[in-house]
Amino acid sequence: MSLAGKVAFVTGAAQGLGKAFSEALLKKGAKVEAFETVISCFGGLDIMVNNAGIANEHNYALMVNINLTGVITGTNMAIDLMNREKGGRGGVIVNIASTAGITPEAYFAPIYTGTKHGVVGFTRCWSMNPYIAKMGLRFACLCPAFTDTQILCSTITDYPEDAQKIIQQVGINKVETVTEGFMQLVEDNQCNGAVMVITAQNGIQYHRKPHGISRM
Ligand SMILES: NC(=O)C1=CN([C@@H]2O[C@H](COP(=O)(O)OP(=O)(O)OC[C@H]3O[C@@H](n4cnc5c(N)ncnc54)[C@H](O)[C@@H]3O)[C@@H](O)[C@H]2O)C=CC1
Ligand SMILES: CC/C=C\C[C@H](O)[C@H](O)/C=C/C=C/C=C\C=C\C(=O)C/C=C\CCC(=O)O
Repeated sequence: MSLAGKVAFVTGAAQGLGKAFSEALLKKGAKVEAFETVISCFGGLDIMVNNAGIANEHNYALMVNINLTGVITGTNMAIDLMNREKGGRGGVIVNIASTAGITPEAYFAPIYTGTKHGVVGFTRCWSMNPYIAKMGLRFACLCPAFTDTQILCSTITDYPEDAQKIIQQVGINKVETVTEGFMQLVEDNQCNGAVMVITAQNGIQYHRKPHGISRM
């Protein structure tokens, strides 16, 4: 996908990964906008990034609301705006999960892990829907491991021994590497259903789809 003139919306873009994703999209000529203005100012939406997330095992209702319900709500709103059959222009929806959405290594954070598994399953399920081709939509999921942003600092503060033990084994991603992977998902029109895993040890990789009936 050429990004020149495309309209993007990134949730949680004030800092961290969301900010880096927005800057990378802007650099390639996309317009990154607030939801209220995407239709009135730009006539539509091409790229939706459900990025906002928190790590707070103590307030699990809030975390489920932001990490999972927020992604579902953002996806539903984006589908309505982007659906070609309803006057939209089609496009891509990228949901930000985590390696915690694939494997349960962050054992001290079962609820966070549950929300991110939900994001991976939700995104994969949409990507398997045979009707999305007519809607002009594709779906992808980004699963970084520990990355150098505020959410990681607060995790280390909350779980100093447990988090440090795992981080010492697996390392910390750079925001730039995660942004590079994110841009691949946005720009590669062939990658519907991609679940990209990014780790400090192995860099950018794709997670295989679990076995099932193959439709796509
Ligand atoms: N940094 C890391 O180690 C990893 C982060 N992630 C995920 O990446 C996403 C971005 O996180 P980071 O940039 O790393 O952390 P961050 O803490 O720097 O940024 C989180 C962003 O989400 C926003 N946010 C939180 N609650 C919100 C709400 N109710 N409404 C709107 N925005 C809200 C914050 O304002 C902030 O801009 C999250 O979904 C996180 O779970 C995934 C894997 C690794
Ligand atoms: C944990 C909850 C709090 C905050 C957010 C986190 O920073 C982030 O979302 C959580 C990431 C959790 C990562 C857990 C494990 C990471 C594992 C690896 O990086 C493993 C890398 C390579 C494995 C080598 C191999 O077996 O092939």
